[in-house]
Amino acid sequence: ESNITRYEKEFVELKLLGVGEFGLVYQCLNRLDGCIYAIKRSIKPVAGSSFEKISLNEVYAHAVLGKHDNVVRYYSAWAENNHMLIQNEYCNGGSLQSLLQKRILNEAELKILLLQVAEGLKYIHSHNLVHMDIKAGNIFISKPQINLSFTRFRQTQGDDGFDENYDQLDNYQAVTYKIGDLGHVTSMSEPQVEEGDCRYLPNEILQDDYSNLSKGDIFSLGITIYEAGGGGPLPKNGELWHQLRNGNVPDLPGISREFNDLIKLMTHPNHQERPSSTTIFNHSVLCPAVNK
Ligand SMILES: Cn1cc(CCO)c2c3c(c(-c4ccccc4Cl)cc21)C(=O)NC3=O
Repeated sequence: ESNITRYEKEFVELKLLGVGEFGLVYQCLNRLDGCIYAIKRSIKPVAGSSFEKISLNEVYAHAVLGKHDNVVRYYSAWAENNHMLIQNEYCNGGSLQSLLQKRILNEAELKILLLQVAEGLKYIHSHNLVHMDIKAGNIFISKPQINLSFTRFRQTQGDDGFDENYDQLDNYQAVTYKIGDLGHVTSMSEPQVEEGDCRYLPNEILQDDYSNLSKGDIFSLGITIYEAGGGGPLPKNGELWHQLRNGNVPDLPGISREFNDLIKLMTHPNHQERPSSTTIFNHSVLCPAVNK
């Protein structure tokens, strides 16, 4: 029997999406359902290694966190030829990290990003789980596929080549942010912490204080919003790293006083002062109607 793998049998590899420390991610077409998926293919971890724990964590977490619009969807995982594969939803808009290499977000876009990722965190935390590696590189973007009929499209081309139709489309195109990479997900109550990216982690977690891990996700989200609003590049250590963790997060220029205050609240040195993934929506800057 030919030793063709399930990967080769069921998928056509379209392009390499990225290389992580734990494997290669490909954009793949499923021959049967004709849909596009993101598949991470990594060397099968050594039994009992911490890498194995991360790999199993990821699959367990996806299995529990079935379906939420702001969490990357999981389809399948399998092992073959000394490789481990996980088949996830493909997000066609790149990662937030790749977007930030082109431009930063304005206040209106930051609010949408914050609300959507907070919704995803609320879902994860409601299952007594914590993500532990919230960062721009793990937030993926999905844009609706809009296939304009070319004729209509051409008719709207103005004589200066500007196309109000396309531009308008771009402005109103709904963007969905999705939390991905569940490799560091662990239980809130019996945490087995595999530390995430230290640029985004709060001090208490680096000091092995796991008493309030969900507030650790809130801190990482706060740092991610700060970065998306122009606060980057984020330090890995040193003076600025500590400044961001002792309550001295600098104000973002061009961002309102109250939104800057919300970022300071989310990155508060004392985790009890940070809003939870459920109370964050009550903050006046996110529901302006409330304070009218
Ligand atoms: C590097 N990279 C680029 C992308 C596409 C963004 O437009 C991507 C995805 C994923 C992942 C991913 C992350 C962690 C674990 C498994 C996967 Cl498939 C990585 C991705 C994933 O789960 N879904 C993706 O779209």
